[in-house]
This record gives sequence, structure tokens and C-alpha cells, in this order.
Amino acid sequence: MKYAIYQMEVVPADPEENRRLVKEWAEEAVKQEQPDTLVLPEMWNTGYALDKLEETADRNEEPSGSLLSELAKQHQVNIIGGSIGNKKEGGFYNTSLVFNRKGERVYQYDKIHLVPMLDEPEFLAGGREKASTFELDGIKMGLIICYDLRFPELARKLALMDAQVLHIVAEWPSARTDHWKYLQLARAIENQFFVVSSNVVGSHKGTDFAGNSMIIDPWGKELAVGSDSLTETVTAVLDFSAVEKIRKDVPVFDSRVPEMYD
Ligand SMILES: NC(=O)CCC(=O)C(=O)O
Repeated sequence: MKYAIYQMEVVPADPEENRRLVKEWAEEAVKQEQPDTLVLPEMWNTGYALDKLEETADRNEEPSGSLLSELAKQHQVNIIGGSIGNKKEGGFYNTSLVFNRKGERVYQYDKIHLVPMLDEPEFLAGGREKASTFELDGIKMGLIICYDLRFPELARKLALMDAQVLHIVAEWPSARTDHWKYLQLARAIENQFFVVSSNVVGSHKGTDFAGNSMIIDPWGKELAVGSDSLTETVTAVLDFSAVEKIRKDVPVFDSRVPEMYD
């Protein structure tokens, strides 16, 4: 499965411009790279201008959901739709959407863990539906959002549900670039699945974002890494047979003793 990740510079509080950028990038990436799956970053419609969400957030995933569905259907490509600032019953959420090649929405997830360092708890409600797996082209997959990366229980749960790849959509600051990289490597190695992450570049109100979008194989090898400051497309091909091979060579999942951990 060939991936193309949009390492984007989000324009804070300008959802129209961000939707234009995403459409333009997706059309170009499909032409240049012929990918199977496109990946967008976290909060790509609004950025972290959280005090402006009333004016800028989607309402019940619209209009961003329809844009992604149309792009997926038109280009017959899967889309891991990053996440969007989204108003629905209960308040504002950081909501991820995933579409298959037919433009059908196959997954929706609201970020569970709200990040205090970016004031999310002040402006957003935390998701209270459990994360689960979804399928694209017959492959089971999982998705978490940025700060969720710090909670290994969530990634492990998705691995135990047979996810072969974990997507991490993010707006991760440069101040903690090392954490961003090492935690992703740890999640890939300990769960023996692929990790595909999309981060942003640029800055907002004094916070610089780290780029370094990554594609890591289940051995922990970096297949592709974005730069720390450029808008770019990060690509790699994932061969999912690597998951089974590595789980045979180092049979961590057979060695688990779960009754000893509770
Ligand atoms: N957008 C985020 O969730 C950022 C997370 C972060 O800054 C951190 O975990 O550190």
C-alpha cells in the first residue's frame, strides 16, 4: 500500500483556505505519486486558534467531511482525514474521519486525551467513544491523535484488535521533537506494527511545529521522515507481510502474560 502524507502548514482560523490547500494537494499528490492512501494532519481546518472555533469549526463534520468523501471517490483513493475542529452535541471536538476509495466514511474518532500544553481542556470536550479498528483495502488499521501517543495502552489495545498499522495525526510542537520521534519508534517496536504519522510545520502564537512526519516499519526502521520545517509530501510503500514475519521472529504477542498486568 503506497502512502502519501501531507506535511502541511495549516493557516490558523482560516478553514476555507485550508480546505483549498488540502484539495489542491490531494489532486497533485494523486497525479504525482499514484498513492493508495492519503494522510492529513491534526486540526487541519482550524489549526490551534481554539478561541475562534465558534466561527471556524465544522458543524457535525461538515463541510470538511463532504470534501474528503468527494476527493476519495473522485480519485478512488483511501483518505486518513487527519482531524478537524468540529462542533456537535456536547461542544467542540477534535474529530478524525477516514474514507475508503468509494468515498464511504469507515471510521470516526474524537480525540480522547486533551493536551493541557495547548489549552485543549479549556476549549474542547474529550471523546468518550472507545477507539477501535477499521479496514481499508482489507487491512485492519488504527488511528490516534497526537497527545494520545503518550498513552501506550491505547496503541496496545489497537494492536490486540489486530491493527497492522497505527496512524498518528498530529500538530506536535518542536519543543518536544525528541518525544515525538522516540515515542513513535517505541509504539512501532513494542506493538510490531507500522506507524504512519502526519505532523504540521509552521508556527502559531509562539509555538513552532516539528514536522518529522514518519513512516516506520514493525521492526522500528524509518522508511520515510519529513523535514522539520518544510511543507512536503512524505511517501513510502508498506508491505504488510512484514508484520507477520517480525511477530514470528520475535514472538512478543505469544509471550504476553496479561493476568500478571491487571
Ligand atoms: N496536539 C497535541 O496533542 C500536541 C501534543 C504535545 O504537544 C505533547 O504531547 O507533547
